[in-house]
Amino acid sequence: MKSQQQQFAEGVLFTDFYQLTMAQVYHRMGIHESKAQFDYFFRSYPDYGIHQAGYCVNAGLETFMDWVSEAYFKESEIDYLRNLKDANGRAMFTPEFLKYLQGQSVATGLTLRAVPEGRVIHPYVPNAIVEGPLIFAQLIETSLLNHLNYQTLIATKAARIYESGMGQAMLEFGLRRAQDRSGFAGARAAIIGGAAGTSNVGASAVLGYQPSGTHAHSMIQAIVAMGGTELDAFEAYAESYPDACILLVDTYDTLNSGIPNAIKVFEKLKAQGHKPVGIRMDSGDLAFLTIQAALMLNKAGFPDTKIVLSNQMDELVIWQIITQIKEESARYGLDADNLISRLAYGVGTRLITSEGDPALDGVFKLVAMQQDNAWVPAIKISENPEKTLNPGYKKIWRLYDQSQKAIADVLSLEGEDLCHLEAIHLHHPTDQTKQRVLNCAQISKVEKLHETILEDGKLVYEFPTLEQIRQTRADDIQRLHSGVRRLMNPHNYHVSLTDKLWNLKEELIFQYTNGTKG
Ligand SMILES: Nc1ncnc2c1ncn2[C@@H]1O[C@H](COP(=O)(O)OP(=O)(O)OP(=O)(O)O)[C@@H](O)[C@H]1O
Ligand SMILES: O=P(O)(O)OC[C@H]1O[C@H](OP(=O)(O)OP(=O)(O)O)[C@H](O)[C@@H]1O
Ligand SMILES: O=C(O)c1cccnc1
Repeated sequence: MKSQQQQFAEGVLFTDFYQLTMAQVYHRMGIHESKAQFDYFFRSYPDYGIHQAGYCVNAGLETFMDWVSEAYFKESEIDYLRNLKDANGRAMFTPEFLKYLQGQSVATGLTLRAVPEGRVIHPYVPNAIVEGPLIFAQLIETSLLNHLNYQTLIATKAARIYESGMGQAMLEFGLRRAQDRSGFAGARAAIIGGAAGTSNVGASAVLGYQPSGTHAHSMIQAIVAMGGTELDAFEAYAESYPDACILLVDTYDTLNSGIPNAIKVFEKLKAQGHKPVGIRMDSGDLAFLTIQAALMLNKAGFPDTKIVLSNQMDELVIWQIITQIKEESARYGLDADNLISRLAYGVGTRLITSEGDPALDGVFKLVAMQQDNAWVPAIKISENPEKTLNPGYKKIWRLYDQSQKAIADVLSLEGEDLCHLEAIHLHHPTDQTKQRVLNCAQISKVEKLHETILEDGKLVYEFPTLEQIRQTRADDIQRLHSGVRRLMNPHNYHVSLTDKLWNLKEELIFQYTNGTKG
């Protein structure tokens, strides 16, 4: 059972106050059940300074839907709202409005179409489209943005870090440095993005993963302080976990004490018929130390043990370490590829906090209202053309070239079917001078990106398992051109509007800027 505080913090009140005050205005005007349509999209890839992402990995949908399924206005929440007063002591919310809300789910009447988790996504492409009663579409905004922005941000960072490790295991170690309770969502998103597991035990339990980990310096320090030695500490750990033994070798002196002691313990384990898993190094020049560790482990007859690296890792540090290993291995008679395949990475702070860019700029914008059973496109115009909305009821497509790589995401009007066109005329979303025509011969596949998740308030989607989501992510990244996929200065992936959508947008901009509307 949730405590009252937990219920308030995580239930239907997990929102911004203005959603509720606007909801009351809609109710008062009698337009609260008018049908509205909102797009969720982000405007720019996370920018980590000199290395901006070239794609994002979508995540957070199932967690958001978990919230939706429990978010309804219970007695206690209605009581809380009833007691809110303005500066003059006047109730903020009327009894009529609260009576309307009482017992209602935020999903009432809503239809949600969204890009599945794990899929690669790009700026300006509506990742989710919410359609239904204005009041409820508005009320879910904050929670949707909170869940999808954060998890997409972390899944994206995780994908980059995993990619930089060239397929070797990357473990999420960030709970201690996560922003308070974001640790669970961060661990989930990291796994979607490529982490093989997490040290976060609660998240592992919920997600059905084996928790991952080694041990801390404190275990050795404690045993040494009580009169033992580093070797005693290693032996005690190995006796407890003979088949899951990874020893942290950098507490005192990695090369002269940690690794020699680990080897002694590994020899004992081997003699007992066990297979030691490896060592972890958490300080120093990790490329140099990896080579030295491999030389020592190989010589002692442990050429397969893993070498786990940690300490403020991110995609650039991993890339740099691998580059150095590639350059230096031959000099020591080591095969660089073999050595790289022995590595694993424990990544904490810079993954769970998305170091370099702390938030995805995802937004939730009204794009259409229904009048007399027809959708009327809505637009918001900005002096900055990139902030002018793509109006109306839309469909979202991805085009693939003859090498099966994704070449463009396309926003069309709802009635358009891109599968059966001879040629597709594409417009840059804001720059009139940038247009191109793709003909059938250039396109191997046209794919719709949205699945229907909610229909008239009912869940109609079967959520994939995390393993399936991870496979989706791997397949989608594989289908990116390497220029889009690279860590630094990636190619700009094309997001385009069809002719019809472009014309509608132009027409609306004309009407609103010439005063015939608005
Ligand atoms: N060969 C390498 N190339 C690039 N970066 C590296 C290499 N080896 C380690 N690093 C990274 O450099 C940073 C080193 O930071 P720092 O000097 O604080 O670590 P340290 O030497 O281990 O210190 P401490 O003992 O305080 O942990 C870390 O982010 C680490 O991951
Ligand atoms: O560097 P991060 O990417 O955040 O990875 C997690 C870090 O957390 C631990 O250090 P900490 O000093 O917290 O504990 P320890 O005493 O176990 O080293 C661990 O040893 C890593 O260095
Ligand atoms: O298990 C580990 O090695 C671990 C877990 C959390 C943080 N740092 C390391």
